[in-house]
Amino acid sequence: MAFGEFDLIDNYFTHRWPQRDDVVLGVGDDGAVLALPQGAELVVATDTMVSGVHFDEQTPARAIAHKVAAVNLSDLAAMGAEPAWLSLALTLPEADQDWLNGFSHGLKEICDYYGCQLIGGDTTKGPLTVTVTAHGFVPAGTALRRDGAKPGDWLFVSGCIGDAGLALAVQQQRTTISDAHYRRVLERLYFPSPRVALGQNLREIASSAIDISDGLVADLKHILKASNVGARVDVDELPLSLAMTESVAADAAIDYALSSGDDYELCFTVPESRRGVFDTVLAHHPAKPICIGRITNEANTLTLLRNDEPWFSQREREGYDHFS
Ligand SMILES: Nc1ncnc2c1ncn2[C@@H]1O[C@H](COP(=O)(O)OP(=O)(O)O)[C@@H](O)[C@H]1O
Ligand SMILES: Cc1ncc(C[n+]2csc(CCOP(=O)(O)OP(=O)(O)O)c2C)c(N)n1
Ligand SMILES: [Mg+2]
Repeated sequence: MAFGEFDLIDNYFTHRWPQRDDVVLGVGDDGAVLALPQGAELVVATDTMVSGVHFDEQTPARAIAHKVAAVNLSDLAAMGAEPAWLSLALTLPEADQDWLNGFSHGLKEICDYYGCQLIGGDTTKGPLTVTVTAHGFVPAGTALRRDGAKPGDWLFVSGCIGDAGLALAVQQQRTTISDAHYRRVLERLYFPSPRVALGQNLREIASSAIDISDGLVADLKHILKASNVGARVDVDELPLSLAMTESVAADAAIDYALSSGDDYELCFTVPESRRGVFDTVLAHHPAKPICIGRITNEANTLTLLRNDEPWFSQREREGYDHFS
């Protein structure tokens, strides 16, 4: 029996999502109709994943779904927003029902976890490409931004970085590590955890925030440029997993942490005046952000230090850039 575009939407993307009261009209009409809470501002983020660029052919459909939702929820987290709705643009080479089962299950799992509803999208035939737009709320005026860092602010990352890059290096046969460590880092490449709760807790505490998708150096530089400040980072303080430290030499581990990307931890700044509140909030929080340095007044200047001496990365590339 022929299985067409509208069967596909009905079977996989219409009924199985959490139903939110603020969705007046969801999947099925020309547009979704949504009710914003009073006093809230809407935060919207879009990210695309392309086969061969963001994931390879071995990547399970469930992981692709998880990751495309997670990277968008990570952008909402970096804005301090509470996630509410997702839309999905799906371009598929064929309507493979096994793939669609895996994909829609992966999407449902993450939507259930974060209480998000799929509210619409688009389905087309072509090279495998998945795009999600995430919508969330913040109380008006409280969104975290890239442009608020000030000299003297403390610089934090929310958790271990570099693991996803190490997994990719193993997958691409650039290095080898033990099976047990590979399983752990592959989980971080395939199923990143967006720091959604932490992001909301940082509203009215952090002076700036960004999520780390392209690599710490590349993404921190966006904060420095937007805020017209510099930063000093002590590379010995970078949080590294056991899988990382037991698998590669110390300098290589630092390079993964600085520039490999795909981590989806938050990088943020906290003014001295908010440090006490921050420590109190963190005492009750499962995430344990690590202080890696401080913001300076040297505009657009990132200084990497090891034992108080300048430290230069062995890698030429600073972070992921699609066109260089
Ligand atoms: N094609 C585009 N049209 C309009 N805005 C874009 C486009 N591509 C990226 N942007 C915007 O440029 C900014 C930086 O994008 P990006 O580096 O992808 O951010 P992120 O790492 O948070 O996904 C964002 O505000 C994004 O919305
Ligand atoms: C097959 C494969 N090649 C390379 C990578 C590494 N990679 C691809 S895109 C990317 C950076 C994040 O993607 P981007 O589209 O720049 O996300 P954004 O910054 O917009 O959130 C990284 C580290 C990967 N995950 N899989
Ligand atoms: Mg983007």
